[in-house]
Amino acid sequence: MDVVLETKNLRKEYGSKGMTFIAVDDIDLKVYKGEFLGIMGPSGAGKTTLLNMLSTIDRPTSGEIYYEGNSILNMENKELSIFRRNNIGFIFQDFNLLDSMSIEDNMALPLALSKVDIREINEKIEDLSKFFGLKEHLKKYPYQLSGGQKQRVAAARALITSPSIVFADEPTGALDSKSSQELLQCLSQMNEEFNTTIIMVTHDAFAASYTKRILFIKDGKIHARIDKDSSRKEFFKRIIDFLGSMGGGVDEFF
Ligand SMILES: Nc1ncnc2c1ncn2[C@@H]1O[C@H](COP(=O)(O)OP(=O)(O)OP(=O)(O)O)[C@@H](O)[C@H]1O
Repeated sequence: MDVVLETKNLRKEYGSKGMTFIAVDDIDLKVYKGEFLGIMGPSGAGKTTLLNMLSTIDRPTSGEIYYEGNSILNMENKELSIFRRNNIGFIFQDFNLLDSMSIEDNMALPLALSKVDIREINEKIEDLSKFFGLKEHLKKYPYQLSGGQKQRVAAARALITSPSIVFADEPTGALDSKSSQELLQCLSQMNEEFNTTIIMVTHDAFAASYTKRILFIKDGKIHARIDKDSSRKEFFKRIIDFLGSMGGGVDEFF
């Protein structure tokens, strides 16, 4: 399998000399093309810090990050933002849609910024709005949509550049259970049909059961991993059992 993303001794420290706090502690990680990887762990474990470094939002204190074998940490800020725009998609807990723009303009934004031809943009909007069940909402504005619909717009926007990886930080955190389930099914389908690599941070064992592999982070380190090897229901049960078997119990993860 092709490795899309690799880290070596990835480390993030906060604070200054004498008073440093290690949020991510020398993590070595390989993510393969077409993976749907979940990241779980107690509050403060370093999940978001790790995700922000992997997605190039934040720079590590030390270590390396390679995308398809190329180090990204030597890139200048401008080069890095072009790289980010072309290769990475984001889905955030609070959707991050622009309220003053229609749904179709929100979806088109990453391509419009890259000055892509309008016909190509329209074709992509057509395909993605069909995939995410958003066709009848394209002319509306974010305030006219439910949370679940808004998050599907955010997912469509994340996919519009055909990125090599989509990062999702607690994408179901603000959704009710029905909308969560719909979004997770979309993410899962997007992973299966387009072979999109997805890395998702979640506290929720149900959401995590839609992934194919879970890394458990504790105190800035990879504490354990579980691979999905049977049905989603079975995987869900194993996740719950694992959380229960860890010191502190399941509650520590919520
Ligand atoms: N900018 C910062 N300055 C100082 N400390 C920080 C900063 N950002 C995060 N931290 C600390 O680093 C640790 C890891 O934070 P992080 O947000 O990555 O955890 P998390 O696992 O995502 O937690 P949660 O599940 O609560 O979102 C925490 O102890 C946090 O207080």
